[in-house]
Amino acid sequence: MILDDIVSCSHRRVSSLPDSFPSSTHVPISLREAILQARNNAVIAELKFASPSRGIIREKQQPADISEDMILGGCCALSILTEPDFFHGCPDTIPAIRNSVNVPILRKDFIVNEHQLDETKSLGADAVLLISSVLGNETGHFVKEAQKRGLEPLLEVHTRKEAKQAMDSGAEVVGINNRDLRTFRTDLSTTKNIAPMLKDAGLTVVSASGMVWPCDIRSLHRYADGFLIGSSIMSSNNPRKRVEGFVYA
Ligand SMILES: O=C(O)c1ccccc1NCC(=O)[C@H](O)[C@H](O)COP(=O)(O)O
Repeated sequence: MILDDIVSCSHRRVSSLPDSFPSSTHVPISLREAILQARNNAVIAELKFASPSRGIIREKQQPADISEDMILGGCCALSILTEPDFFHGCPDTIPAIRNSVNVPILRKDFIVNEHQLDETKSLGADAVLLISSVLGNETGHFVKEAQKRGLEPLLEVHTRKEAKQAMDSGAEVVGINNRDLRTFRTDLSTTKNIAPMLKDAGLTVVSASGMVWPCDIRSLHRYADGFLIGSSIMSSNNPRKRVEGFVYA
């Protein structure tokens, strides 16, 4: 099972992290506010060079170039996949672009240990992904630990059961992953099925994964406040135009 391999690698990497991290001087920018204040569709554009489901998506290039394109296209936030072994990401990408962008940065990785939260804060991220199916019963604890460090958690769920737990976790932004992380199958109706209960609870909802064309966003307008999109943007010859297409869908 690839997800188990990814999680095992994450546990191994934790053991090679330094004992402490330099503190960041970055003043946090709220992901939730950026989503809710977006004038058009709130698109979170993801830097994602490879994935288990697609292999190589785009040859590696300077992250500053592609993130600038994404911002010119109108995204309200950036998601940076930092996992190296399966997604060809790198934590250093965050400090490399931090000072040249004025939108919130979400660190996307497989967080399994609180020490990774210290690392995330030190890198200059504003928000951090926490995955309900990875953290299980510890999800609420990790939400609080992220908040203690001044990191906004984006809590990812895929089932109604996980969504129920998310409602009690203290997280304000919940991502519904349309991709089943075990089978890689994507289905946009996952958002349609789960979003209403989260919205009724007053949470900010982000639909994530599997959106390929602007019509996909249009079909989810009434369900989600924000849309997290990686592969479609990263595989495009013109990422700026592709982001624009989603923002104005
Ligand atoms: O993308 C994968 O293949 C994947 C496999 C196993 C665990 C996580 C995976 N993706 C992480 C994500 O959440 C997506 O990168 C993100 O939602 C964007 O999805 P997409 O727009 O479909 O690239």
